[in-house]
Amino acid sequence: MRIDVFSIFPEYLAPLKLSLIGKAMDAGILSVAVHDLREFTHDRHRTVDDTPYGGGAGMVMKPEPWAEALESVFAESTSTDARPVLLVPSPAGEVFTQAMARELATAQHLVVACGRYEGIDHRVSEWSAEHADVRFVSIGDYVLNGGEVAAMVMIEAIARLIPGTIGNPESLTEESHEDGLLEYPVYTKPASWRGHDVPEILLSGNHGAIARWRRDRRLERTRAVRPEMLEALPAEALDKKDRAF
Ligand SMILES: N#Cc1c(-c2ccc3ccn(Cc4cccnc4)c3c2)n[nH]c1N
Repeated sequence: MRIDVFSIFPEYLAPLKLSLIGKAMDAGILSVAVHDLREFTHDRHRTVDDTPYGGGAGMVMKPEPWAEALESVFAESTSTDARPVLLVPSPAGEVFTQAMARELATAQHLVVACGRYEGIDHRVSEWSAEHADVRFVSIGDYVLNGGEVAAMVMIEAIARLIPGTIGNPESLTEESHEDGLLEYPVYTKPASWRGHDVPEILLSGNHGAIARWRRDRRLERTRAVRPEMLEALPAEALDKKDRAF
């Protein structure tokens, strides 16, 4: 997978080179390029914003720098490849979910447009739709100052699902949101710590009982913290014992 990110603060995306994403890049599983939008301006002040038509507070990002920036990478998605996916972080976007991360992890080329100010001139997304599949995406119901943090969140959630990125693919199963339930609590050595003991069952070696205990904890946690997730599960996903929670 190739990911191109555009921002007026490219240094914001520097942490992507760390940890698993960095390893995936080194292994050639993933390429992530971060571009400075101001490289696509031509005036002395490298202007990327202007006042909003219709009035109102704040500034809006000009369309031309974005169009020149995006077409510089759209063109590299050769005609034989699938169309690139343009992700536009926005408070008005569809909420980003694990299901969306799984879907986007199958894309060949992701382009992320990190806006600032009051957003990007809407015509940029209209123009982009001729060249890419455009998705406005929000990472949650709160307001940020720009799209960079959202880009980091989405890239990490997507990249970790690309085969070969996570060392042990098994660690992707039974994660929160992966199968509709929250994950079970985890423990490690020492077995007794500051008066708090690891649940006996986890020391028993009885893998069937441990699996049941973990399932029960996932149901209990989901019921307590995110009951709506349980309601959304298909009937066949819960057996009779599960319904006791
Ligand atoms: N994803 C996501 C987001 C954003 C977000 C994303 C991109 C931009 C570009 C500018 N702003 C500031 C801004 C503030 C208010 C109105 N319009 C724009 C952004 C906020 N806020 N909250 C999220 N979950």
